[in-house]
Amino acid sequence: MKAGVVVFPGSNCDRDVFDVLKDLNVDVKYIWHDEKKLDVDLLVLPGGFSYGDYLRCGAIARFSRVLEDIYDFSQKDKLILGICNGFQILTELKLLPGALLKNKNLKFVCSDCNLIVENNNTPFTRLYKKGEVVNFPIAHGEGNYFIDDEGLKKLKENEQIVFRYKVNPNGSTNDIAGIINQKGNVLGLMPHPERAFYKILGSEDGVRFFKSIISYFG
Ligand SMILES: NC(=O)CC[C@H](N)C(=O)O
Repeated sequence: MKAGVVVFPGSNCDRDVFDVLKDLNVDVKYIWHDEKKLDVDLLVLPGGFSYGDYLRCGAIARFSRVLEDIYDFSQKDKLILGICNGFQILTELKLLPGALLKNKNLKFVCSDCNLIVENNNTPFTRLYKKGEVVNFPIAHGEGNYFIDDEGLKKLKENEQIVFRYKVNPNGSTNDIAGIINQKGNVLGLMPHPERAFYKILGSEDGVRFFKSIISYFG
């Protein structure tokens, strides 16, 4: 399995996720936002403040050169993972439904966070138990996931809700913290599994997230 971590101007979790994949012996490289070659199996859109969060988080990154062929890529047997700012970019691209609004309290929230694994039947969560509570940190200003009633119905019917907050930190509809597309290969989540990887960080619950992906590719 080959992985690529996209680096946008303003990404700040690119190294964290790169290191985690490297530590798991994954063949991983950085992909600069201006490159176009997506010759990887797993494409990671990392957290951060791409293009300074101008306009809306992810609204400018969505037009970057590296993402020009992203729709074709998403149709293949490949995985796309958007963490935090990456999730925002995936909704801007409409690869995932809904939108990320400003947090309900209009403040940047930065804390530990308990999440419920709602769906373990995905390439990203297959090593968790359904209903298990895991701890990943959150750090965002625009993590308030919004989707209309019809969209929410579809998410539920298709089992696209992958993570829910135990205690809602930002006003997200239905406590949603992470969703997957209908095809089951594009996942976006606001919490950071890559920051729950080493004991010294206070949680190692993110290890199985990345090991799930590796095991998916066999
Ligand atoms: N950690 C992140 O990726 C933050 C995302 C975005 N800049 C926000 O504040 O919502």
